[in-house]
Amino acid sequence: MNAHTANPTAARRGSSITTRRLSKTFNGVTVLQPTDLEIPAGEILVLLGPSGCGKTTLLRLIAGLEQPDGPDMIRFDGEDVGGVPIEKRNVGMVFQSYALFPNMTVAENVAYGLKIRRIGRAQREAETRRLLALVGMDEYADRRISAISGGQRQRTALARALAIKPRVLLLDEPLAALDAVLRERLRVEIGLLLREFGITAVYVTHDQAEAMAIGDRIAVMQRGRIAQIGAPQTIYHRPANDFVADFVGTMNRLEGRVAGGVLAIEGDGTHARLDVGGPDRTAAICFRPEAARLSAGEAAVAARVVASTFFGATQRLVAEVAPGRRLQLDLSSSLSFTPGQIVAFDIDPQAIIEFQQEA
Ligand SMILES: Nc1ncnc2c1ncn2[C@@H]1O[C@H](COP(=O)(O)OP(=O)(O)OP(=O)(O)O)[C@@H](O)[C@H]1O
Repeated sequence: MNAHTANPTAARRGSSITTRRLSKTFNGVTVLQPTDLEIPAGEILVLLGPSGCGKTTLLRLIAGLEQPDGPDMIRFDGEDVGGVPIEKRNVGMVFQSYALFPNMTVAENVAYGLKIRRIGRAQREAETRRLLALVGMDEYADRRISAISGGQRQRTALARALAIKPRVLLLDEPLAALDAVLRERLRVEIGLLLREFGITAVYVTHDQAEAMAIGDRIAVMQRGRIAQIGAPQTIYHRPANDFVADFVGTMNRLEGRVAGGVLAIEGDGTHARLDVGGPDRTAAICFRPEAARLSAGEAAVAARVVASTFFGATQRLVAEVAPGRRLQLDLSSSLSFTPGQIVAFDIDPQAIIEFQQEA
């Protein structure tokens, strides 16, 4: 079972979410175009996209913080929740700003929602302890919020949101305020936690690595629309268009004529000869930097090294296949390259993606 497989033994605690032509217009401007979504119970769906594409608006509509343009556009477990106010929708929310009560302890923050729901003390305490253990915060139960770190605050916020046993958990850039190292660690932990909990979650981020680590599926949004929705692997390896390809990583492009099944580009001592098959056409042949494999023999591509950047385990090589036609290649950092040198490589044929060009 990989990290993206929902745990089949986890109790299903969430509701399914369905949207039908869900849209939102502010002052005559439609910022969310009519959107159909099926989010099965227990799925973690990540909304990924650049600033202003409508991620937060979609999340706020699901929460009940915004009114959709029309009736019967949002259902939880088949039930229309359009007219149900936020406090009755039973959604848990976690934001970038933790919105914790600074003068209360960690445990008091988690217990707060249970208290206002008039859950008795014994049950409240037991439930709070269980949740704090789940998020790895049990030893900090009696600390004040002001005396814990940003990552610990975010875990407390998650425990507090889960305490009310929401049907749906909505997270809006929960890790955005944390430093890079902590963000990287927490994105793995949060993904595992949400799966363990078995809750339906919608998670907004503009960070592609976070989206890949957390989502069962990712919806990539562009200007108020879902450009592509699918498993992280599909989004990364089979992007539907240029926008998605570039948003979730670096994509190399070799544009030219395919004749006799071969795309050929010739430079001065450099070349690209890619056997891509199919009819004669103008095409953009694309591949990710890690799809390049150094090759000693009749390599498909011979490119001139421009520069290299050290990334730790790998290095990112910039090389030209012809003047101005640059490629980025990820190779082992144990190799060393000098600018001007010719590097010869093949491309994993499975990793080649083709986008059709206008003829
Ligand atoms: N209350 C509002 N009134 C008018 N326009 C709004 C309102 N809320 C959002 N918008 C507009 O809707 C568009 C989408 O905003 P939204 O916050 O959903 O984007 P986002 O993808 O979450 O962006 P970010 O990552 O920057 O938060 C933006 O152009 C924004 O200016």
